[in-house]
Amino acid sequence: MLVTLEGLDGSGKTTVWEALHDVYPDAEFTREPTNSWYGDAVYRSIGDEDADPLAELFLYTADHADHLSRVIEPALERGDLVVSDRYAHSRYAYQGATLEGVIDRPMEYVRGVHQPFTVEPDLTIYLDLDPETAAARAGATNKFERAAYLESVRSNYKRLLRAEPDRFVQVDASQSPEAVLERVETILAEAVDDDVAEQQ
Ligand SMILES: Nc1ncnc2c1ncn2[C@@H]1O[C@H](COP(=O)(O)OP(=O)(O)O)[C@@H](O)[C@H]1O
Ligand SMILES: Cc1cn([C@H]2C[C@H](O)[C@@H](COP(=O)(O)OP(=O)(O)O)O2)c(=O)[nH]c1=O
Repeated sequence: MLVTLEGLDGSGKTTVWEALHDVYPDAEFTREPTNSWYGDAVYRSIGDEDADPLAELFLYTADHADHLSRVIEPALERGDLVVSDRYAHSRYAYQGATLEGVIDRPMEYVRGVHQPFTVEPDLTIYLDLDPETAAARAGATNKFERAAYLESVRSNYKRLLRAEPDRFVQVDASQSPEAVLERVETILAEAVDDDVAEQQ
């Protein structure tokens, strides 16, 4: 079963992801950008103020393709629970925003690029937070962490949420870390139970 955590920079994804290691010690915990050389290339691009947004989309997407074949698909074939800190929806929301004005209907375009090869998550937990708080928590260290930009990324996430209400679940990330984790644990436990029931 594939579960992904999504949200703005600073929304608390990594905090939740780390806490879940103790709850699901046998799960495969992974993330995008990955720690492969494709991921290194992505981080190099993030640090480049002048990076071309379309070139950047394809760097992220190359990292995703490698992530799928090297980590995600083998783990799913073993029957593992996979928890990924960011996944394809980050591309739909973020590159959907960076490509605004560069190509028509950017979010649909980015989804279309992924559609033939990606593995859809069974559950996506979206940590919703206002951009000002998110940018303040994140420390605004890279070009994607500016509040105005994050506003359009957030509205893209909300569009995705409306389009996939069954598997895209929103959590209020302005709550305390303990309350956020409790909510995520409840949602995840229900999904895992449903998945086990479906297998039987
Ligand atoms: N619910 C929360 N309330 C307040 N601060 C939080 C909360 N969750 C995480 N933080 C803090 O905010 C910062 C960003 O959290 P992090 O988990 O790294 O976010 P992300 O992975 O989404 O960028 C960290 O300093 C973290 O300790
Ligand atoms: C995976 C992914 C990340 N990003 C951006 C979000 C972040 O600003 C940056 C690095 O991601 P990440 O290291 O997950 O940042 P954070 O922990 O602060 O959320 O890359 C995209 O724009 N598209 C993507 O597909």
